[in-house]
Amino acid sequence: MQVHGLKDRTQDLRKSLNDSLEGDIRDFLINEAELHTYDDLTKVNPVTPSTVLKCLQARYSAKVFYTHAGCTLVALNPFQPIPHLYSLDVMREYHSAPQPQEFKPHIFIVAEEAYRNVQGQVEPMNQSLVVSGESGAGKTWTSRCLMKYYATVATSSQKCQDTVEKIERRVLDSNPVMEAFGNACTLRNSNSSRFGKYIQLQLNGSQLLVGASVQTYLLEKTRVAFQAPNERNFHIFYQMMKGATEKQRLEWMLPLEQDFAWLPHAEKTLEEDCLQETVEAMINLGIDEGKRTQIFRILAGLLQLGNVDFSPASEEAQSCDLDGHSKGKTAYLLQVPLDELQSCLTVRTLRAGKQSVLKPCTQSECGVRRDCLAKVIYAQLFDWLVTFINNSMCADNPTWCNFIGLLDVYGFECFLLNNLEQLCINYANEKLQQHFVAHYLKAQQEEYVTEGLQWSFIRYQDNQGCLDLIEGSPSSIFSLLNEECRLNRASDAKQFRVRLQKELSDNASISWDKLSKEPHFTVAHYADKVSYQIEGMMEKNKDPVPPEIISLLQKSQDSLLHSLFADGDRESEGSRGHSKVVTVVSKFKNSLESLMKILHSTTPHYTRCIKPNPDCRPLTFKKEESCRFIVHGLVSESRFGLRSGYRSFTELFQPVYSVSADAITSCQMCFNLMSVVNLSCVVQLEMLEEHRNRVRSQKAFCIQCCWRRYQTRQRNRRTQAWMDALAEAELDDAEDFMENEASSVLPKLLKERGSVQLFSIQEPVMVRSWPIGLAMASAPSITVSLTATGFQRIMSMMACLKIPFRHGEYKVKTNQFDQGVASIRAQPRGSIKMHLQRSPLLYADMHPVHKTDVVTGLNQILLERT
Ligand SMILES: Nc1ncnc2c1ncn2[C@@H]1O[C@H](COP(=O)(O)OP(=O)(O)OP(=O)(O)O)[C@@H](O)[C@H]1O
Repeated sequence: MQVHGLKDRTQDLRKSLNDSLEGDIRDFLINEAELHTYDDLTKVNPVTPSTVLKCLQARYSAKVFYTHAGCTLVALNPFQPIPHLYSLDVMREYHSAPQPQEFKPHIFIVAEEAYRNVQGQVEPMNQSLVVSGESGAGKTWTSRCLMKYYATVATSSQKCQDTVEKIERRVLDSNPVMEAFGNACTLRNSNSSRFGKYIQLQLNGSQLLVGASVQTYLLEKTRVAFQAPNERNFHIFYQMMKGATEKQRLEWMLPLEQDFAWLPHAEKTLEEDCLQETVEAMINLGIDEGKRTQIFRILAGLLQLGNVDFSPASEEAQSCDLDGHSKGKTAYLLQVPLDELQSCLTVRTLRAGKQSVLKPCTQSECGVRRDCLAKVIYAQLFDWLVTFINNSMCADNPTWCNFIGLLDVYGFECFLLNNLEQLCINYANEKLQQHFVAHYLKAQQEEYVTEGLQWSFIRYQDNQGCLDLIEGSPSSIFSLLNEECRLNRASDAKQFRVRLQKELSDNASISWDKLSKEPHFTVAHYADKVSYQIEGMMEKNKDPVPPEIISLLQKSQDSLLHSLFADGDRESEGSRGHSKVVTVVSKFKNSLESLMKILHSTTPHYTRCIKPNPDCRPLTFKKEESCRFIVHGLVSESRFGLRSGYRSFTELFQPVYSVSADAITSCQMCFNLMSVVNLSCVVQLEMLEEHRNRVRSQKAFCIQCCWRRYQTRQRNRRTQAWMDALAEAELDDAEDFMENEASSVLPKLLKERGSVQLFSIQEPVMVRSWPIGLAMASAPSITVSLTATGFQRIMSMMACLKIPFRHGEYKVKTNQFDQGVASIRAQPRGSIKMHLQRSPLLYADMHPVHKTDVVTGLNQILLERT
């Protein structure tokens, strides 16, 4: 019992010591209880992915959704409306504050800062607010908030109220219309924007909102004809199905009971399925009833087109038949001749010089042509709407002089299967990343110049290699894709992979998984590696439109549909000369280059939206899954944003560099610190931190050694005291025994401290210079049973021998017949298992302890009775 008690106490003590040590260290590094109070991630010490995540999580739990990360604002999506967070009062508060940046982090700080920059007329006066993040992170929500902010604060309270309000209304009304036509329910977000957009809010000389324009990028038009499992088509189709009046249903030929192949999950009701809101916004934007009727009729025509199926012809030379009633309804709604619709979908015209030959398409080719017809109509209609909205919102050129641009682009994407769409999206993100890095380095260097600091150019992680790989010349992924397109031959994924390998393997950003059977290539993006499948990529890049489709649409009696294709600016397959091929990647690259030009000419402000859980659950933060890409980005962005005054700089670094603080200014101390690290005035934070980490690590190791030495000493002392007590008790017991009962019957024990005479009736034994415990332990069992037995006997003996007891270090053999101790041997210590435990100190590794008081001999014999 005594032994167990001691063991328990020792364990408890060790546990509580470890706990408090870990706690102290954690508190020393970052005070977790205080984490949610850090409103800037640059204040978290150290700035690592894990501390950044912890801080964001702590803030999220405290329902604080915005945090600065140096020059970037981080917005965590609450996935539920937060009362009063975006109210008019809050907007006014931020707008009228002398120093809004001293308020709690909020998207309105970013908005106000950009607005004041325009007011301050500091070059560059035009501003860009870049909102990024993965799907469902809250980019569109954030953009809407920003638009509402400007529509509220950038208004005149006096004259011209009518016109100004009209513009603001239109700017805000552009959202529901664009979202109805460009957003859809996906697995990741029930209101996912399937296009990128840059909105310019135009301000006049008095910084009043007088107009706006919007530029869109890469609409996912394939969604019209193909919806991935559990995803839906664009919202507008469901709005029509659910919100049409009886009259409209007749007009659009949409009976309630009809099912549509391109309208999956129509039973699902979303708040976005509101036709009334879209129609009202269209009215406000000036889309009159006639145009609206045309638009909805065309969309209804597309739904009917989705129900058109093909049955193979009985003879090979014949074209496929179009099944069912839908073909007639499609032709009626699109106002095109039925026979021409039929032949355009089923027969291909092959041209050879001036000759042309008609060739029936296979059943699957017919399906591809049908889908192509739908995609080209929808994409053109979307572009028409964007142009209409622009015309409706635009200010007269002379009245606006500055703009604030809002960029809402798709975030970095990495799925199980990635193709051309992901390549373009990730390419756009690379471009933005490059812009971000270049902008902040430039800003920093300008600051050094103004401060009169000497500096040399800093090496930084640059993604130029990756951009060269994607868009560079003469050889890049884009150039090879385009070349494949120009060759106008059937594309083979395996051949293309070989070609990529031959041309681009010098670039370190591309690699190939040798085990993968599918032709693919892997690009090391700044955020992560992404593997792209090649199959289908070339075809997507060509995005061919059969000329028969264009000529069919040019014959439409619907004036809107006709106008969409009348001027022939949509190039069809046949009209393309071999030298003039406008591929998807070329178009995307050009539009992105124009965007980058605009961004470069403005002052950018970055907002990173974070999706805290993949299931869009309210107020749920899943550290492991959320923000995989973004957190790494944030860490570097936070580092870019680190600005430190002399005082805080010295506070941060002086303790670890042991620079004397005696009677010198903070500024002087900064220079001293620099000289310790042997760095010039302009240093990379990383180098300083690296050095600081090294010093900290050494110091942490030192503390650890001292602590462990102290712990060992304490433990030894306690064990020693316990052993002494045991030995003492043993001697006292023996003394009592001698004095009272045992003298007549049992062996006699004559004892003086330090030497013992042990007698038994049969066989007197004298053991000189042995402590009594040892004598007792090694005596025949009958004697020993009076004082101690078994394990306790061994313990007593060890205590008397003054051998420190440690479990497993000694092997004790007892004599088989008389139960006395036969030998004590130190266990062989030839092979030592070292348990390396991760230190709670971030900077130290646990080293095996150097024990000075342990038995070191190999199989050392401490006692042997023969
Ligand atoms: N600040 C916020 N407060 C409350 N809810 C929000 C907020 N931000 C986003 N949400 C919710 O999250 C949903 C997804 O946001 P949003 O559509 O803006 O994401 P996104 O980043 O634009 O996604 P995608 O790239 O797919 O378009 C919104 O529909 C809204 O319900």
